[in-house]
Amino acid sequence: MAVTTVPSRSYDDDVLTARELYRFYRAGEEETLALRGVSLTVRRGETVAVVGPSGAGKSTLLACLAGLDEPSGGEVRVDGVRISHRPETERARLRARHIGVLLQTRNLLPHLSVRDNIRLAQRAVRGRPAVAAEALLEQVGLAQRARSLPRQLSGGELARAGLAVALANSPAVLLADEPTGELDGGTEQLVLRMVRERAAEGCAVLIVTHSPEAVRIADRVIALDDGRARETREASDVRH
Ligand SMILES: Nc1ncnc2c1ncn2[C@@H]1O[C@H](COP(=O)(O)OP(=O)(O)OP(=O)(O)O)[C@@H](O)[C@H]1O
Repeated sequence: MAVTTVPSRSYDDDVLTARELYRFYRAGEEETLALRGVSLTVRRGETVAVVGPSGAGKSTLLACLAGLDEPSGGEVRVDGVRISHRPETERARLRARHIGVLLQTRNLLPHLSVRDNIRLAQRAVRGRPAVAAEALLEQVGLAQRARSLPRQLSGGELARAGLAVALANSPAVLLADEPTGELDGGTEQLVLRMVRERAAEGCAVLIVTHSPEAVRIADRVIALDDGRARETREASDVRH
């Protein structure tokens, strides 16, 4: 008897998973439920854009996914390993090993050159051959600026240097908050092209963005509104 097998997606492909995330803030009398049960998955090689109006909970979500913040409820897993509900030092260790983070505030230490910022990020992960800092800087078009301090760089150069640091440890997951926010068209294209290249190499990418260009390159779009997530593809759903 012939047996037909239906190829099924392996759960190993689910590199980043969030299950029922809640984040409750209390500031004095003020209470905010910034995330209200957000579940999502980003698979190997996939680029997901998260969109939504101001205050929707996008940065809170990204911080919880990156282990920079702790959700009040729910769970985050990266490469099968739970990153939420752990001491901060353990979250930092897991983040350095598995996740590249590109934040609006940029991820560079001001007193270190661009090259030393990359090397510092690489020192946090042992036992993995590191890509040469010079090669990373070449990829983002900053080979000539290796010795520059962050304050000596333009906004576009800073964004590219931040990306080189985020990619320093060849992460399984790349999380970016408005990576193309204030960039000119050329730099935006370069950043998005690099993001696509990483996804093509198997990286799971999640971008919080208002940029139509970034939404266009995404495989899936998740609309966040008042702390709730919903999958969408409709341009009209993508409120800014
Ligand atoms: N540390 C905090 N303490 C108290 N409330 C907070 C804190 N951080 C965020 N919030 C609140 O949580 C909600 C979600 O904020 P968040 O920054 O995640 O939104 P956002 O979608 O990223 O907005 P924007 O697009 O304006 O950056 C907002 O109501 C915000 O005021």
